[in-house]
Amino acid sequence: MREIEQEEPQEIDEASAKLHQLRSKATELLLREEWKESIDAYSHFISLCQNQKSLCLAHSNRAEARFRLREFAAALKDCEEALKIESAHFKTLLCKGKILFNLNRYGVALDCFRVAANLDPQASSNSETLNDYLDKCKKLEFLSKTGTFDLSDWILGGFRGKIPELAEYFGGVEIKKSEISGRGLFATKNIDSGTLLLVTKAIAAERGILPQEDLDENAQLVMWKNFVDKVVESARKCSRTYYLVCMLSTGENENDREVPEIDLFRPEAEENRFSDEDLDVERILSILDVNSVVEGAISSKVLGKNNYYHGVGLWLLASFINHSCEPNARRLHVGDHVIVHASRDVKAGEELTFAYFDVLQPLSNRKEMSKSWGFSCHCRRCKFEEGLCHKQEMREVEMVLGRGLDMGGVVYRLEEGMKRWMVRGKGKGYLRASFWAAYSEAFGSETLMRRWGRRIPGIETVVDGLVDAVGSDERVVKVLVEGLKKSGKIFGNGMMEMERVMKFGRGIYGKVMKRRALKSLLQISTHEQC
Ligand SMILES: C[S@@+](CC[C@H](N)C(=O)[O-])C[C@H]1O[C@@H](n2cnc3c(N)ncnc32)[C@H](O)[C@@H]1O
Repeated sequence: MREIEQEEPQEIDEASAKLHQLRSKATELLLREEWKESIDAYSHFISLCQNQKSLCLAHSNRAEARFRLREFAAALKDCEEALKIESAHFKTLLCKGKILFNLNRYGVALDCFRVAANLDPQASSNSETLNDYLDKCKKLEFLSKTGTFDLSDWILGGFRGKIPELAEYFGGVEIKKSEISGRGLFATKNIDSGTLLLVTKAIAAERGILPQEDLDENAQLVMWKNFVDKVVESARKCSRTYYLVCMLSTGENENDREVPEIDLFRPEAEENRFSDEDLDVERILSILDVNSVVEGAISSKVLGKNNYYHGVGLWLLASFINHSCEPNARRLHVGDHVIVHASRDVKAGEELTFAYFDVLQPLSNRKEMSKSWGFSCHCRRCKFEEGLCHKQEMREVEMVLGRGLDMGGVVYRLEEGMKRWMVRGKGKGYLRASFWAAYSEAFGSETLMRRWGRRIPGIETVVDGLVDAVGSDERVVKVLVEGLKKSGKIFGNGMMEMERVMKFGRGIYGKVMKRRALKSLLQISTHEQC
């Protein structure tokens, strides 16, 4: 048997001096916040060190440096190593809690902070960081379970001050095969208009204020490039992120794609469910082409952002939401979060859909817009309108609309046409949405209303049917509010009307619980009785 080689005492001294030197250097680099260099030095130290206590501290410190570089997966591994050696290591527990908190895994983060606080109540009561994290974690964990936040105060404060705190939240939704295309998000229960469906945080987002003169291709390209870099960087650092990004559509062979379980997208999903794969940047680029969302889109304008504001981001679960020209959901962007709510009542099992582009447009315009998005729309409304668009009368209505003359006449012709074509129920809402420009102008003009008012349906009938078909829209509801104001119905005895307007308002703005805030968004003065 080979004898175990013994080190000479002098060698031991030299080795321990070298280790001591390495550790001091790593610590110094850590204190100087030179994270990358400190990680290298600790790695070197860890590869040589045999002393368990020193190893625990080295892993803990390397975790901290990795955390600062947002290399969360690697930082977590370091924490695990340190905790294997000393399960009650205060600093490591704090670091692990911070990492989990940043990964939006509030429940497990809270466990770490609680254990740390119990270990050394004296130290923790002096640790502002720990107490802050404990408080925030409790609040965010509650939010992620209940979705009980309210944007009202922020709105009433004129969008100044701190953005309301949000946590990832999944309402009654699941991913299933869609009849529209590939996979889609579906309601698992009946949902009222305005109900919160989803809150998710961006994998990456890039924003900028681009005044009109800067809105050239260059400025947009720079923004896009920065955004792509951020996504690639996140995917590189975290196999979970890359794995989930790869679940998204590239716009090709969508119907053959796997239908992932929704639980995979929950922040608390087990890490070992995500296999390591080599990064394919080309693939990420085609995924971003199809799934990245421009924040300046229709529904994001409402929250006090100025006209020069532009943003682009990638939100994983929200990327499963298909477009429909009869959408039933809307999104708002608050900070890095996207908030999705129902824009009309939704039945259990119904697919949840957004408008990727303005759907208050005739079929021909919508076809153009969907073409520019790279697909041809397969929604029910498009199929329905395809069946009517060959009718000569329908073409005439479109022609008059295009000339921009006599909008009351356009509405009248369309309404008469619908009677002859036997269009009923949602069909009426679809067509009224297609020719909304004419309705809006007619209802807004006293001259046109004098001429056509008796021959066309009232504004309330039109808006009710339209919202039922294509969801709430601020332009539509504002015309309704103006109409109700003119007719005096929003004052005095108009309780029913006000309730209806409030319901439509919730369909537009979602989690705005205070009536005063909703009214201010709808520009209804609070002096008007409700
Ligand atoms: C953000 S993804 C939506 C989720 C996608 N269906 C999936 O399986 O991952 C956008 C892509 O879905 C498809 N899509 C979305 N809405 C559609 C619609 N109304 N008609 C046809 N294809 C649609 C298009 O291929 C589009 O590029």
